[in-house]
Amino acid sequence: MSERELFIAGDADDLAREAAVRFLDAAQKSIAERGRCAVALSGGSTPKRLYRLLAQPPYLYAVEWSKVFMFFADERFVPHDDPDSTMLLARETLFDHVPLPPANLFPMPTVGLAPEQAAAEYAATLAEFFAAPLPRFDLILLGMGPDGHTASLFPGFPDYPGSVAAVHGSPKPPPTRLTLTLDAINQAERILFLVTGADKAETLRAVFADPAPTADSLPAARIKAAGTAWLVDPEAGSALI
Ligand SMILES: O=C(O)[C@H](O)[C@@H](O)[C@H](O)[C@H](O)COP(=O)(O)O
Repeated sequence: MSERELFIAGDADDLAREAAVRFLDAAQKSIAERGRCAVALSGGSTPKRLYRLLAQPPYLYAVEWSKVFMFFADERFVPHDDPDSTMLLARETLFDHVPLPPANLFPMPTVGLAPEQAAAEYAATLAEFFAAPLPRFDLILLGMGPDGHTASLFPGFPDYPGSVAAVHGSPKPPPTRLTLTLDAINQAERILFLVTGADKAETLRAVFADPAPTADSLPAARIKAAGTAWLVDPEAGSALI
């Protein structure tokens, strides 16, 4: 397990600024190397500040949005106009405010098909885009719940095969979700965890105290892509200082 990189921000705004700088760096490097930057976004409350910041100068003008391709690390299995939808959250805070070509946006399908079919369809979309069975995202943005979940990979749930899974009975509502699998996430070039809130301090301590994660480890502890950085606010990082 490579050392986990930890950045303890001054506050939530400082965290969002650091994440935006790293987003820009990842985009510029992957566009220079591969001509494109494939990003997978997470939902929840923490990343909203980052998404809003990316839609403002200087990031708005510094990112080559025509070469950015937006995917999702997970999605709630609700219509894209449902208040719980991560696609709605990302559209309102980011996509509607940046010149991202519509063809560069790959929402997870959530209506008109069963969750398992939707997972298979998104897996096929990823396989076509990456020309490989598992996606190699240039950047994945992840959060972490107080229980140590990340994306929609929850403690006590099975390890899923393939690249995308349907999750039923999520302890975090809504109950049905789609998620990238652990194997898919761990292929990423870079992963940025954005974690805020005192209710995650003990879990974060447990993650950083787990140098050799096993199948019994917390899902967030099992994210081991080489370029993984944890950006946390002082409250979430209070047990690590
Ligand atoms: O769909 C979701 O809810 C997210 O993908 C989820 O994994 C989130 O990242 C964590 O629950 C942290 O959420 P907060 O950042 O809101 O604490």
